[in-house]
Amino acid sequence: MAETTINVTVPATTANLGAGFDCIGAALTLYNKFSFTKAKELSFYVTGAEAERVKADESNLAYQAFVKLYEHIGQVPPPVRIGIELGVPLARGLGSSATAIVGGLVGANKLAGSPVSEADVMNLAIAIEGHPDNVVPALIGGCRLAATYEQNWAICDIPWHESIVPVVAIPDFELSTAEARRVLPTQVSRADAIFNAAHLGLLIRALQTGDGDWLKAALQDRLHQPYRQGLIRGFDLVQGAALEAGAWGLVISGAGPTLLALVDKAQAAGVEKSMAAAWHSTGVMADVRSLSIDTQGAK
Ligand SMILES: Nc1ncnc2c1ncn2[C@@H]1O[C@H](COP(=O)(O)OP(=O)(O)OP(=O)(O)O)[C@@H](O)[C@H]1O
Ligand SMILES: N[C@@H](CCO)C(=O)O
Repeated sequence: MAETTINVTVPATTANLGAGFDCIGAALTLYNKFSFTKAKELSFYVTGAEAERVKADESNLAYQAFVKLYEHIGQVPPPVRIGIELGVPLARGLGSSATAIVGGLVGANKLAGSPVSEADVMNLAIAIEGHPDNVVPALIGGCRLAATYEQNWAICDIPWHESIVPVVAIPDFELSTAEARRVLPTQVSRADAIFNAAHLGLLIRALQTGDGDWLKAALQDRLHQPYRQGLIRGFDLVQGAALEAGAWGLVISGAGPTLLALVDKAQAAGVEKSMAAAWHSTGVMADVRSLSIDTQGAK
């Protein structure tokens, strides 16, 4: 009998975009690929940079998500051979864990004959990750805002103006999301809450219109970045370099340490160069790239 292999490609994501802590994220044109083939026993074949760091046993996050989908439909998960081709660097704030969760859920659903709706796959993904801002755009693409509504999620798309280029600077050191969440306060002042509400509203309009003055003001945050900057060696220098080279603003991508500059197309090449040079001057090698917004999500 012919082997059936399910292939799932999942985009990287950049969460928060400054003021949208834990609620907004955008899919980027950088991908992890997962394959699932029924087999006699569980096995893994992982390729790409840092492949040896991905767990190749039952604790693998893509496999755990795969199992969760089968538990959800009340079936025993079949043994599978899981192939993982890494294009998204691990623990850098580009949603690598979200790709694994979405890849495992979508792969399992397809292998089981698609019994679970996309909305329920999304709910499972959010429950596993704990917040929606990476898994939602990883699953359906685009820039997305997620808000709870009673027991459900209201998900809306945020139009992204074509003139805005996301430039990511990915350093050669890691920062786990768990560590970057540990430094956050559990309570914030009313002034900071108002600041972020206003800036998130402005950010959404600025992304939609491409208004540079609004973007400059909008890319500020008081809920997470002030506490996390100290965990990212060279933050001030790279931010200064990006702004000087003409970026509208710079934020921490997800939980970091990748830094994301939003830039007009005409300035992108110069901003890339300046960010790489600034990090290099502190002894950090950074992979700096201009990307685009992925509009398809997992496929
Ligand atoms: N392709 C993969 N397959 C299996 N597990 C993965 C894969 N990619 C990431 N992981 C798991 O996710 C962990 C990284 O998750 P973490 O939330 O710390 O970072 P991130 O998702 O890259 O960043 P952020 O959530 O800030 O965007 C890895 O250490 C690994 O356990
Ligand atoms: N919103 C999350 C994204 C990382 O998973 C955070 O900043 O901690």
